[in-house]
Amino acid sequence: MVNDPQGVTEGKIAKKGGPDLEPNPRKYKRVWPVVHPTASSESPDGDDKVAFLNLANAPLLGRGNHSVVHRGALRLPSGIDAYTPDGSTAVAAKMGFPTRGARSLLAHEAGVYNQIFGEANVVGSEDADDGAEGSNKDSGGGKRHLMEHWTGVNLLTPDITQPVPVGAVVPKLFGYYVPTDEAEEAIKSTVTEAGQTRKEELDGDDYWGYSSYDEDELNEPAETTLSPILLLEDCGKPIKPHEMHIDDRTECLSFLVRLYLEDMSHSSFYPRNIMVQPGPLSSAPKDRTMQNPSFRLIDLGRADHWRMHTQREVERYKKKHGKDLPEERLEIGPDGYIRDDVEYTPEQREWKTIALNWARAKQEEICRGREQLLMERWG
Ligand SMILES: Nc1ncnc2c1ncn2[C@@H]1O[C@H](COP(=O)(O)OP(=O)(O)OP(=O)(O)O)[C@@H](O)[C@H]1O
Repeated sequence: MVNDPQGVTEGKIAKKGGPDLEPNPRKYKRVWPVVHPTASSESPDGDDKVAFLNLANAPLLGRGNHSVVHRGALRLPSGIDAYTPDGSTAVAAKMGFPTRGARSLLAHEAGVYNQIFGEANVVGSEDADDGAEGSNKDSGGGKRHLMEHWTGVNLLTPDITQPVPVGAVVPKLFGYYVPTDEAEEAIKSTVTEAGQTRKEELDGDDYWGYSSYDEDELNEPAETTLSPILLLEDCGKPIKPHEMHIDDRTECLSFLVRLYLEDMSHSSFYPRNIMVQPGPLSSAPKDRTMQNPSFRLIDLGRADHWRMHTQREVERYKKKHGKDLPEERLEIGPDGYIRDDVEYTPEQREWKTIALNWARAKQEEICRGREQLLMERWG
């Protein structure tokens, strides 16, 4: 349930309001993450499933080219209290402008966060990490380290030559919610997609098979007034690279490399999309300082994945040659590294080019990232 007296969920910046705003309840339903029925013994639709998001007088955290982000107060269903005076926790609520493109970008972004998060019920389950043959290693948190804080350092050579902290890269996902009128449709299609994804995944194929955004829709009016809501961890303010120590800038660059290791690219790596707040987050808020900053990379609306890249390339090939590109992948990975002293078929060469283009795009993004972070080129 969302309290939205100022119409923020329409994708607008809230007008100034007083302390006595009339409550305006709006009902939303969670689409992602999908919680498997066996994850909880509670009734599927009971009150124990209702969370409250208060957006009355919600401070504006920022505004992009496609969305507004407000800080809201989230109170979870009974039994799950935050250790705050009123039991609520501060979250970043991202809503798309009223254009189809903005809403598609938001949905795409939510899908990416969801893929990183994996399946909700696998957390802590006994067989989550057993590594058994056929176990669903991607869906139960294979990429979730990107949202988790780990202690220690990471060596990410050759792109980064010194060790970097191995904290979270992106904000935690608290959920992607749609207004209830559309909820049934959205949930139906998501369940189908999730079902397909799971099947394809088990077949070893197309894990990233959800639909992407469409550039042509960017300025068309949205189909619905209310925007879906993407609820994320509140990550602070954008960084200012010229005020930062080189170690901190290196840590921010490491986010790109961490994504690449999961076959993802960000495609929008700018200081305005890298947030900082006082840390460490393991301490109580009053004990956090900027001596221990906590960084996060936000805005995954244009994030890409190797599988999505190959799908697009296969479609492009079909358009150009009027036939399918056979699956002759030569055991190449996204780094495009295959032997050059072997005679390859034209189709195999095509696959090599696809992989090399992906690898080149990643390297170019790292170069641009260094420029954005005012770091010298080396290596
Ligand atoms: N999780 C968050 N925590 C704190 N602030 C955030 C968060 N997410 C977004 N913001 C703020 O909102 C601004 C806009 O968010 P974001 O960049 O995700 O929007 P966008 O419309 O997708 O961007 P773009 O213009 O790149 O398309 C950010 O620059 C940042 O200031």
